[in-house]
Amino acid sequence: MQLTDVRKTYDGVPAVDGLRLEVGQAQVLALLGPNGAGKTTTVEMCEGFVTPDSGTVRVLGLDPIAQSAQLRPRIGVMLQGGGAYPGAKAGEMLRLVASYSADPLDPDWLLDCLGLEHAVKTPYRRLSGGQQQRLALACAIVGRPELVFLDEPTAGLDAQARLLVWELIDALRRDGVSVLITTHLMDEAEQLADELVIIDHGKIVASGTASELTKQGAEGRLRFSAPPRLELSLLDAALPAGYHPIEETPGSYVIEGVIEPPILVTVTSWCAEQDVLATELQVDQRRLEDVFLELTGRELRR
Ligand SMILES: Nc1ncnc2c1ncn2[C@@H]1O[C@H](COP(=O)(O)OP(=O)(O)OP(=O)(O)O)[C@@H](O)[C@H]1O
Repeated sequence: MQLTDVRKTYDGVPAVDGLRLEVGQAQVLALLGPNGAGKTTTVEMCEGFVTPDSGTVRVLGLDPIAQSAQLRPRIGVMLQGGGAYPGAKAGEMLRLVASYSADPLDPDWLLDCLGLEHAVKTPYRRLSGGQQQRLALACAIVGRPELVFLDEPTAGLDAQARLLVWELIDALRRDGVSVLITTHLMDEAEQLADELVIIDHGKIVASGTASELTKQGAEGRLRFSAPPRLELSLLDAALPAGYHPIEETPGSYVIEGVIEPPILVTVTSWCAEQDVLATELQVDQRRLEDVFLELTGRELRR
């Protein structure tokens, strides 16, 4: 799936502003951004529900609007609100959606997988919010899509249901399915996604794996405790340029910079050479949430 220089403006205000995005096969890409950043508009253009003002969108090589009839059976879309049948029972709804597909997954198996086996005969409008959410996910994947769009798939789910959904998304990837998810949950993005894209005001502000993002411009820190007043010049010389150990308080040592595995090896080898036992060795890394807030600001979006 590929978006090239895609723009969409509502009432003169850009919702999506020159976005370039690519999701490879069996890849999970998470789109993150504050409220109003343009995530849903992006997903809706990929699904063929919204026409871009300019740029190109290709999903499985097809134009989602001009070639929607060919594309629809090959993609999965998680719709919120249950569609047009609020009185239909959960099992009936899923079987109906499955009947549109040439080679669907077994609906009963899928209901079991998503913990909905006791809700098979419950009318849609009587399902809890979390059950409706899981049924929407089941409807999105029952037709064995090659690519699935999940807009906040775990919003409002309890911890158990969230884990179930995460496991299912992981299983989809293992089966070669590509997944584009939007989420507000940093741990969800970190846990699931091969690539994270943070957007704000319709533009990409950062992208990469979770560990690449947390390293960007990071002021990481390595701390360890050891006997006070150690001679640090040999350690300083052994570390790469830009890393300087200091004794912050007696017996408490700190090295600032991006802390990667070779830095740890250098420190522990030096300790061994000095016959010093470092205790309380700790690496402080920025969390994804810190990176997100740094890039998109802390003020509330309205
Ligand atoms: N149909 C529409 N008509 C007018 N403005 C719209 C429409 N859809 C979206 N917008 C505007 O476009 C911008 C991007 O909205 P979008 O829903 O894509 O953001 P989002 O990142 O999904 O936000 P959220 O996290 O709140 O779901 C917002 O300013 C929104 O008000």
